[in-house]
Formats: sequence, C-alpha cells, structure tokens
Amino acid sequence: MTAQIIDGKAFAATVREKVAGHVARLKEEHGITPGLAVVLVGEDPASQVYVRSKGKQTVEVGMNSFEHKLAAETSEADLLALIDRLNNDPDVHGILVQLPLPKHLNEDLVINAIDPAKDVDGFHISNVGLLGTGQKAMVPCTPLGCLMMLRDHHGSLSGMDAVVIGRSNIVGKPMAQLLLGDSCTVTIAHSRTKDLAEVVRRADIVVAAVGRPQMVPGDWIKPGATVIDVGINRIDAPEKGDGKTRLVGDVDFDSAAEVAGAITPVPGGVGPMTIACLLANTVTACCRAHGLAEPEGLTA
Ligand SMILES: Nc1nc(=O)c2c([nH]1)NC[C@@H]1CN(c3ccc(C(=O)N[C@@H](CCC(=O)O)C(=O)O)cc3)C=[N+]21
Repeated sequence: MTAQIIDGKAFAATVREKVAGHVARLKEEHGITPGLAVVLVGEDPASQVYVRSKGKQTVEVGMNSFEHKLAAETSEADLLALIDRLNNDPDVHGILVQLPLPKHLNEDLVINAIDPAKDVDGFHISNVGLLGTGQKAMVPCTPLGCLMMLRDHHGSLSGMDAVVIGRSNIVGKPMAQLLLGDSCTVTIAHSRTKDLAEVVRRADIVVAAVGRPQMVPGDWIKPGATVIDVGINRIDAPEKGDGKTRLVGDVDFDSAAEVAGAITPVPGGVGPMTIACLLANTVTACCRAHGLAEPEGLTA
C-alpha cells in the first residue's frame, strides 16, 4: 500500500482564501479591517523567517500586520508595557508573541498578560481552560490545522483510536483535547511511554509531535492509519553536498508512506496550516470582538 499524501500547502491556500473572503466582507459591510500584531524579541534567524512569512501572508489576505521587533535584552517590564498597549489598541484583534523568548523573560507571565480574546495562539491559561472544558476558546494554531486536515480527510473522527506522541502545551495537550472533542479515544504518549511501538500500532490516527527527527518508523504504523507529522527538524544532508541540510519530520516518511493510508509531508504539511490557522484565528477574534457571526469552517 502507498499512502495518500495530505497536501498541507494546498489546504492552507484554501483556508487563506476563506479568510480573505471574510476579511473582504468585514471591510465592505462593517468597515473593519482585522489586525494581527506579532512581537519578536531577539534576533534568532529562524524566528525572523517565520515572522516575515506571517507578516507577508497577513497582508495578502487583506489584514493589517503590525510587527514589533524588540532587542534581545528587552526588559520584562518593557515587553509587558507593549502587550498592554496592544491589548488596548482597537485596531489589534490578534497578538502573537513569538516563542521561545530569551531566557531572562518569564514566558508564562508574558503569555498570560495577553488579553485572552486577542490570544490567537491559544496559549493563555484562560483559553487552555476553555478548550479543556469544551467551551468556546482560541485554539492553538498547529493542533487546529491538524484537526482541519483530519476532518477533511475522514469526515467524522468519532470512535477512532488516536495516539498523540508528545505532551507539550503548544501541540500535544491541545491536540489531545481537540481529538477528544471529536469523540476519538485518545492516548497521549511521550518519551517515557513503555512500549511506544505497541501503543502507536493501535492507532487509526497518529499525531507525531516530539521534535525528534524520523523517530517513528513505518513498522510502528497500523496499515491504513492516518499519520500527521508535526515535527520540523533540520538535519545534515551530505547527499545534497557539503554542509547542506534538509527538513524532516518526526516520522520516517519513506517507510511510513508504505504502510499508512494517508500522511502529511514535511515540509508542506502541518507547517503551512499553522500559519493559515493563525490568520483564521485572527478573523475569528475580530468577529467575536465586534459581536459578529463567526466564520464557519475556520474554528474548532
Ligand atoms: N507564539 C508562537 N506561535 C507559533 O506558531 C510559533 C512560535 N511562537 N514560534 C516558532 C514556531 C514555528 N512555527 C512554524 C510555522 C510554520 C512553519 C512552516 O510553514 N514551515 C514550512 C517550511 C518552512 C521552511 O522551509 O523552513 C513547512 O513545514 O512546509 C514552520 C514553523 C510557528 N511557531
């Protein structure tokens, strides 16, 4: 068997089109332009690339992009003061503070200073609690993107066995909550799980989010299962030439694609969906802020 490839890049383009449609309507019918503020502290080159790509896509769908680049040595007080200004700025509907932050800044404190209604990452404790209790929340972008792809592929997920490998606050835990919300039987596995291979072999849906290159081999995958690979790992690629690198997921794609029913590639899978869902969350936040009907198909 050879797996169907779930094209996250193409799917993300359709999500962005929907977002652009909603943005156009908000402008025409209500004179509102959704705005996303992205805060980057420090000069990490990878983070700069992501922030640039977010800003570009934000503008492409017709929204306002506000970029705030702060020096690596910015004090916590100064960062909190900026967040306070953005919280109170009516032109800003979404706020994203790029993680990780430099070590001298307390991430939990900073994230929880964001107005939960503008927390388009869904990392604020209030949104985490809302998601965990099945109430209307801002949902973290990466798990939301994974859920959209799974729903698109399967229709209903009800009754399926899902294994999430990884227990991070950003991906693993919220992913498990979303799958539970769609009536999957959910297992959260991680680096200390006993007999991980056997646990993964039970799953109709495998979401790999551990951050270890190619750690899930094809012979762990149940034939026909759907594999969502969240990992983005840069590894050496001597075959491409001296000093060259390439991106791989947490799943060994070649062997897994021999067994799985469907699989997301890296790159071009979950990554592009993450940014598309950030734009979707910004439109959702904007509609909620103005008491308008929420965009359909863009929320959990
Ligand atoms: N507060 C916060 N929210 C985030 O959502 C957040 C963050 N901090 N910090 C950094 C990570 C990373 N992240 C990615 C988004 C898209 C791709 C993406 O589109 N990747 C492309 C490949 C890009 C390449 O070629 O390097 C792909 O998978 O096809 C990757 C990584 C969001 N992050």
